Order: sequence, then C-alpha cells, then structure tokens
Amino acid sequence: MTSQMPTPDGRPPRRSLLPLAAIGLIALGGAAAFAWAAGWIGSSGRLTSQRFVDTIEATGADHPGFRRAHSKGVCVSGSFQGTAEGVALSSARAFSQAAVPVLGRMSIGGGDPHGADAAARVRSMALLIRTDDGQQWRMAMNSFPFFGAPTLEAFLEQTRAGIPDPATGKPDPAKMAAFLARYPQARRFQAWAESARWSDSWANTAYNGVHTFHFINTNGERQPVRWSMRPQAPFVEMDKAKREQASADYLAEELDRRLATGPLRWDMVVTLPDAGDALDDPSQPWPETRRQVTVGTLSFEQAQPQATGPCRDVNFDPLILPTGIAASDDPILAARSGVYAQSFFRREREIASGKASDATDQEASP
Ligand code: HEM
Repeated sequence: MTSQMPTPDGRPPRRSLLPLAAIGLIALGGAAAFAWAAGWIGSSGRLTSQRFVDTIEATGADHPGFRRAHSKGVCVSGSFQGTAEGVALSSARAFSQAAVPVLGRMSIGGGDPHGADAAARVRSMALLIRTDDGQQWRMAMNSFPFFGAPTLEAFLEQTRAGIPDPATGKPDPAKMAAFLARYPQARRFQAWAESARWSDSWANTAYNGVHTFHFINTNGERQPVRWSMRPQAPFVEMDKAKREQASADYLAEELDRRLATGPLRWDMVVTLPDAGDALDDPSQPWPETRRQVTVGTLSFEQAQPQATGPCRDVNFDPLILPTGIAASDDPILAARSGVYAQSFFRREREIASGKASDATDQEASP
C-alpha cells in the first residue's frame, strides 16, 4: 500500500513516496498570507500563486483546459436544506432558506484528467450554494481528515519532490523521504493514507473542509467550526483486488447507477473546538470527542460530464463565503484562493483560445 500513497492535494502516487508529494500545496502566515493570496508578494524568487501553479504543472499536471489539481471529475446538482441548529450558529441564508440550489463537482485527487478513478486515494467534493439573497457559499473538501503539510512552504516542498527527475523521468524518492523526515504532519498523513479503508463510491465517502471557519449568528456571536459532509449511504469497502479490476471511470459510472435510483445525501456536520485546539493549522486534527452539530442535509439528484456540464467553468474558491461565515487566519486557506484563481485563469485562457478540445468536448459539439 505504500506504493499507493496519495498526496494531500490528492495527487496520485507515481512511486512509493510520491503520493505524498501531492499533499503539499499550501501555507504562509498571518497578514503575509493574505498578501500572497492577493498576488502582492513575489517579484523575485518568492512564493506567488503563479510560481505555485508552475510547480504543480512541473509534476505533470498541465493538461490544457483542465484544473491543475483534481483534474478529473463530474458535475453534480441538487439542493441543501439547513437545520435549526445551523440557523442558531450562523446567519448565512443557506441555513434558513428552504431547499437551496447547489451546483457541485465530484473529483479525484491528482492532475491527470484521464486517471483511473479507483486508484485515487483522495476523493473530493466541491460545492457552490446560491441563496435567494444573491449570495454564494463555495467550498472544496477532500476525503482526508486533515492536511498533510503544516505550512505553504512545506506543501511547496512536497510538490517539488513530485517533479520527475529529467535523468530518470521519475521523481527522486530521496526528496520525498527527506520531506517526510522533516514533517511529522506528513508522516501522520501517510499513516492515514496507508490505513484508512477505501469505500466503493463517491456516495459513501465523507468529505472534510479541514480548515477552521467562523460561523457568526444574528447576535454577532462567533463560533469556530470545521465542517464535514457525512454520507447517509452506508460504507462498503473496496479492497485492493476490486480496485485493480475497476474500470477507469468506475466512480462516475457507479454514481450514475446510484442516481438512477434516487438522490444521494450527506449530513453536514460541524465540529466545535475546545480551548487550545488549533484554529489556523489544517494539519492539526481536533480530537474526535469534540462536540458535533448537524447543520444541514445535502442532496444530489443529477450528474453531468464536466466537459459539457455547468461546473467546468467554476472556480470553487474556498474564500467565497456568505454573510454569517468568515475565514479563519489559516494561511493555507488564504493561499488556496490565489492558487485556484491562477489555475482557473490558465485553464479558461486555454479553453477560450481553442487549445482545450479534450476538456471541452468541442469535437462532439455542433
Ligand atoms: C496550499 C494548499 C492547496 C493548493 C495549492 C491547492 C491547489 C489546488 C488547485 C490548483 C486546484 C485547481 C483549481 C481550479 O482550477 O479550479 C485545486 C482544486 C481542488 N482542491 Fe486544492 N489545493 C490546496 C489545498 C486543498 C485542501 C486543504 C483541500 C480540501 C480539504 C483542497 C481541495 C480541493 C478540491 C476539492 C479541488 C477541486 C475543486 C473543483 O472541483 O473545482 N485543496 N486545488
């Protein structure tokens, strides 16, 4: 199983330690992180969104018109229904409006838009919830319970370790070993990747926001939370033998079969920290004993290919938040916004200049 280690942003493993290389695309700190996210930093040799995306592309994730991470996926649509507990915690309209429309995207980690679904250790869910007050709440979650790098620099280091060596055409395992040796958070992520059981569907997988956000209610009270989507579909394990036999588009095909029989549902659960729990470091999990509150139910009713579906041209920027929800000071969260914008910019330019027929299904269109 070591040879299938995933990276925290969900990149597929090329060799034993390589998967971890995908973990690391993130972090700076405090105000500097916001400056970085806004693209203010970095004329010479410093971290910028552009440099980060250049590094991701150097690992092989440079397919015209596709996302530079989580490149393979499908569009989904449905609705979100909040609970009274959600209303008590946050004034966001998503919790009080009945049946809010949701546009989503289910994906696998990694930068290969044609990768094998069942080989991807990391699976993902992205959502755009559009409420009747004209506001949007976007989020992008992964199936891992915590991030594998404590800082943006660490994630960059991990990503760099995944760049193929020109001499061999493969990443140098020594670089990933050095990364692992330096960061206990990366070793914890690796232990998760090696031990967590694989489910057999996007539908029976849990997705975690990982970062801390603040819910703000109508009284102005702020409550730190981390959110997760917990599947109502029962867990069914997919062992290694089944994964090896599965078709390349296994997850998408399986999702279509499920949707043909009815909607798929997840409970949205927020975990509340105790004093002392990390609020700005997604690589530090909170104990499972922390208080949890169900704030809503997500339902998906339809799926569409991403080449022709409504999610293709969406940037699921995790900092697009409605009134009643605010970002924490987590520098990795701040940096994601800038990196996603850069990836979005590049893929949309490729689509607009006709360089991305593979991503847009242009040949099949009239
Ligand atoms: C510094 C850390 C990270 C970096 C640099 C990074 C980078 C990226 C990039 C470049 C994309 C493609 C964006 C686009 O073209 O629209 C992406 C997508 C995505 N990322 Fe990250 N990521 C990071 C951390 C995370 C974390 C912590 C999570 C979740 C817990 C996450 C979940 C996702 C998901 C679900 C998508 C696909 C969204 C979609 O369907 O459009 N990422 N990431």
